[in-house]
Amino acid sequence: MAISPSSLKLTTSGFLHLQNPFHHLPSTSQTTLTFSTKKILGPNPMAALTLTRAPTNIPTTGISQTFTKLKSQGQVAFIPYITAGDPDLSTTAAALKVLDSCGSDIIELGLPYSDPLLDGPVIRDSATRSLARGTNFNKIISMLKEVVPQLSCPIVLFTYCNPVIKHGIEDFMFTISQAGVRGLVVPDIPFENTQGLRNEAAKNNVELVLLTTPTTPTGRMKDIVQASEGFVYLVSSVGVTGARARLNEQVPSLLREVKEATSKAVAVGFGLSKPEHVKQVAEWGADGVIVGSAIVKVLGEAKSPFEGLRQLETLAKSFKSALP
Ligand SMILES: O=P(O)(O)OC[C@@H](O)[C@@H](O)c1c[nH]c2ccccc12
Repeated sequence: MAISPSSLKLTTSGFLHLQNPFHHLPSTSQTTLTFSTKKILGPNPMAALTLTRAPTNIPTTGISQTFTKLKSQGQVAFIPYITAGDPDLSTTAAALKVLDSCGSDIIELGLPYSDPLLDGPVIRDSATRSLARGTNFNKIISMLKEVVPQLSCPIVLFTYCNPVIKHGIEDFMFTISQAGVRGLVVPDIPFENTQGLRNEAAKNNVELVLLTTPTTPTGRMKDIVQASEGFVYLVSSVGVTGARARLNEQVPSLLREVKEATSKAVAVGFGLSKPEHVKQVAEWGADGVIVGSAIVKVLGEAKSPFEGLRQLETLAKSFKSALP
């Protein structure tokens, strides 16, 4: 996300602290899984889940490879976002398998963060629940090492920049790569500060996805799409993440402008919350659609993890079936 360096100031802890780059913008709130519903055995309802998709144990393809394959088939990528550890990490592991079995083409997995400036209330609350359960980077990495070999779609990890700085860019990038992560999104790092990340990402076969927004100046947008790996993340609307009732009417022209600047895949996110939204954005020419808050809500706010997974399956299928 193109954020001016002036909005950055070093905190006493020496980490980058970012004033909300959107403060000047109107904030807007904003597989085939067979559940054996007959009987849920024991304390872990996940044990009752039977996935009809056999573990693939094949290395997932990369992010840009995934788009190349989809493009050759005339398909648009369905990219759900979920927060790791919400409502808990074993449910996240099951959710990744559900999303994969429902035909997700790429999954964005968010690292919960205490100060998610760019997120609306749904993802903000999701991160709070996850952190309250004791979710941390090492537990997420252990979960991914178990689950990724069972998935056929690649994982893009999503984090704010402080956790990357805290771990050290080299260590962070090596660790996520070893866990099978194929892409990374760090939305609050200014484009000027991405070179170090991009170098380490390239060394570790991770594709660093950069974001452009409706307010990014054309020249800067061109630099961003030039440098972005995997795909270009076109943020569809101003403000923070969160389901919108209506799509931003600027999206068709924003898409045209970005696609004139690059032949790379362009995926659109922010506010997409209904199947008709993703259908419309695909018809406007997006190569991928990203849905976060609407999915995070059903998974994290359900009355039980089992119920959350059931609703997740239904919702994911409705988005996937709306796409070509
Ligand atoms: O939640 P939404 O409105 O569907 O938007 C996708 C978004 O969740 C995901 O890509 C994301 C989560 N947190 C972010 C912060 C900045 C940019 C993007 C994101």
